[in-house]
Amino acid sequence: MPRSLDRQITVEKTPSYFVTREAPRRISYMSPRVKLIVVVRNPVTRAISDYTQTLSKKPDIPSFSELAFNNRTIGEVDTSWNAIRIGLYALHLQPWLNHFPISQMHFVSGERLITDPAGEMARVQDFLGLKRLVTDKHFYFNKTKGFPCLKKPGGGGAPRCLGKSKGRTHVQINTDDIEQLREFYRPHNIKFYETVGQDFHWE
Ligand SMILES: Nc1ncnc2c1ncn2[C@@H]1O[C@H](COP(=O)(O)OS(=O)(=O)O)[C@@H](OP(=O)(O)O)[C@H]1O
Repeated sequence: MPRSLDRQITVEKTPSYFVTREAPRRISYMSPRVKLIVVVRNPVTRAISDYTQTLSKKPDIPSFSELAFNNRTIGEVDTSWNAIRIGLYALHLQPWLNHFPISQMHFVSGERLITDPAGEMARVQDFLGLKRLVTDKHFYFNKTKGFPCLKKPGGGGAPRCLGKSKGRTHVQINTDDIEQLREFYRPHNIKFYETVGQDFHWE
């Protein structure tokens, strides 16, 4: 990590930290006071997005259903498949809580990041102890992309939008499979809401 000067903060992001076993211990060793931000979204949508991304690189993989279920008839979900396992947020959170108080962690809603980016960014800035400099003035909704884009400060220059690989059309999954996965994640989601003290409404 680069050093921060006084009045600066250094931010680093790696999606896999949250689900990497040794990450909490190693990060707390580096700095026990570090603030941690995790972006989470409905684990069912997350799994479908994950599968869609893999499929775009490896078109020959088995179907979503084949990978998601050990036994689809009885709704037995394959928790060893990463796309499913990553969405077990309560499980991944536990090792972090052995090293950091929950007050040092902040959870961003991936859904609200799209529908209310300024509100979500306000919470992030408050958590980091920053003045609310990024506000609704800095975002506009790009209908074609289906995402907000960031306007350059002062209004000059092209806005910054997410790249082409974001917002891929998700693979169509049958409604029974989605319902089975919703059922499967429900108790895990509830445990997660209770632990972080925030309801993400992923029902
Ligand atoms: N800033 C921001 N706001 C809202 N949503 C976002 C953002 N950045 C990434 N995404 C969505 O997260 C999904 C995975 O994106 P990535 O490809 O960046 O993830 S990863 O780097 O592979 O971990 C992928 O979701 P889907 O598009 O639904 O598949 C991205 O669109």
